[in-house]
Amino acid sequence: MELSQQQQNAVNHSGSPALVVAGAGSGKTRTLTAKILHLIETGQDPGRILAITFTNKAAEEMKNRLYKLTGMGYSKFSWVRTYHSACLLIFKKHCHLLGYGEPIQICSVYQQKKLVTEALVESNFDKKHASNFISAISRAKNSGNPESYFDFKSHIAGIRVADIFAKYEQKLLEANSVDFDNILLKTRDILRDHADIRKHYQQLFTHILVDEYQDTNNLQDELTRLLLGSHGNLFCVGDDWQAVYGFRGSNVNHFLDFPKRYDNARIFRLEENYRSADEIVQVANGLIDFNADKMEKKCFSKKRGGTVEIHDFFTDAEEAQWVTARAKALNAHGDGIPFDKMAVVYRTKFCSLAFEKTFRLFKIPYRLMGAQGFFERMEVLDINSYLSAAQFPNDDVSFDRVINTPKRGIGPAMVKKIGALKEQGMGLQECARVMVKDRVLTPKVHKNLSDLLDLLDDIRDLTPDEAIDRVIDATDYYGYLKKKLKTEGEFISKKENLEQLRYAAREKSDILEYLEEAALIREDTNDEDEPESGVALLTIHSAKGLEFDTVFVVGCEEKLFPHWRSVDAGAKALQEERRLMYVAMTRAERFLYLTHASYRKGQYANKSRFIDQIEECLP
Ligand SMILES: Nc1ncnc2c1ncn2[C@@H]1O[C@H](COP(=O)(O)OP(=O)(O)OP(=O)(O)O)[C@@H](O)[C@H]1O
Repeated sequence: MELSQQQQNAVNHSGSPALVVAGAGSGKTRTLTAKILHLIETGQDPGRILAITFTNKAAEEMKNRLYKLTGMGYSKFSWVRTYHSACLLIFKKHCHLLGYGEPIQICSVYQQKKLVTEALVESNFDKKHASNFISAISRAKNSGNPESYFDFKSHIAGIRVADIFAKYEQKLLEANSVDFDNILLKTRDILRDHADIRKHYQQLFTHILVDEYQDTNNLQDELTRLLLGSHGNLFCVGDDWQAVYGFRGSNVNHFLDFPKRYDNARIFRLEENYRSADEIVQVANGLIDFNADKMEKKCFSKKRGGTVEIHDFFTDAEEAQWVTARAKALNAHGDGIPFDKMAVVYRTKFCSLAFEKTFRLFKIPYRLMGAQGFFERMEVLDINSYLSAAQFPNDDVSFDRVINTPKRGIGPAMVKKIGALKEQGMGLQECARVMVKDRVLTPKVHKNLSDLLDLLDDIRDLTPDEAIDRVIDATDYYGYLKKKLKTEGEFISKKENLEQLRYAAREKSDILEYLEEAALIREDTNDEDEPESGVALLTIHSAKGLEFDTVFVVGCEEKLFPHWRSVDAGAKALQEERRLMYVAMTRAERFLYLTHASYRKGQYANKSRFIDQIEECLP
């Protein structure tokens, strides 16, 4: 693999912690892959290299690249994983120490919402606050120390967060379930409190590599420290100029303070941008210079001929029309830039609508990316709930979902009646089984409930794809969808999703493994749902890591970008917004257009301060 001198220097380094401060488009992935390859070539066992990627998809891609380069099978790279996936592996092995049994269930977003809602309702509070509590609890866990987090954020809407947290945790424990954040938190507890286990992993991992290091949160940082042996072989790669997840608890200071936090730390810089033309790189550098907190690097590109233009419009509709016309002109009836290599990026999702409309009107193909996560879709949740209820008798959330989906005459009142049988440690499903056994139900309900329970028993030991087929057939799920949905188009799209689900499920041989992956994929919400072809419409967060020939950064207005919440939150949040603009700009290889409108969503808007700053940097 061909490497630049800067990349090679980083790869060759050994003997102390290293931080690779890498600019946009500077080949982080190539450097990380080369590093693993170098370690293997110098005699290291690949199975003892812990390489942390930001998404599951990135881990798969990394393994694929390594397979092609070394000829070694995927299984040799068993510790190329995300933090969550690596921690789950560790946690499952030692979970009995914290009172969990086998198998552990991973609580889905849907289940999480249900449990928090229940916790609120049981305490006589309004369930409308559930989302706020979910975010606060997640932030608390990712801080590494929920209790002290609650000292600082003690109440939401007058309700004590710690009380709802405690109730929610109790519910998780009763279901032998961990939510996404607990995978990290509980693994941290095990490693922190059990010296023998900690030592085992410190000896197992000869090297720890972390990608996208600028986006780690406190808990992930602590885990890294706990897993790192005295050898100090830590190799972190990232770009603090692209740190854009502070809003959900990432802490760029781990990156900025690396030299202070690790003895003998070495810093390497990758400054050549292989993606964008230098005209784009220099303007982006100029913008980031307005940020006070950053590591210095001098990014450049040897490519020339880039375009950076700013355009203003009266309304968002005019803006969309202009973008449409320019995209069409650049495409030149297919002889110019392919639509696939163009992207419209925006700060918030609602901005896509005007573009969807005009693209449709002018028959420009487009793809809306990063929409709803695949595993959060209604039909996928329905089917997965059957599989989950079959595996986890105490998973009330899943059983509650399937008991009357599709409709089988068991409404909420009946479910309540079934639930009234509950005694300590008993799940809703077990109550239903008791009722069927005791024959205390009307004949129709008795039959329908017995059929459901039989179905759950039937699928328990099937492979995931067989189980999905069986559920769809036995419940006439497609018939149900047809009746429920308004249009044939909606039906077809949901049916296609289930076909895709079934196809993906074939890769797993048992349901537990399948459900585990479905839960972990939640990390990759940005990667899902990338349909066919056409101009990409996506948020800047979803665009991170991607590249396009032509990029339109639209909606560059005060309060929209920077977002009003960040404007209110102060300087740190504003710096993150500026980094977001930096990410948006550096997605472009050749053409970069920044646009703003004076009138959007029925309101007057002022040009973004970032546009003024970018104008200052233009030649
Ligand atoms: N040494 C090199 N020589 C030529 N091309 C390179 C080299 N290193 C990387 N590249 C190419 O540069 C492009 C950008 O690389 P990559 O996507 O890994 O960048 P990145 O650092 O992850 O960028 P970003 O953080 O902006 O998403 C890729 O097309 C890659 O193949």
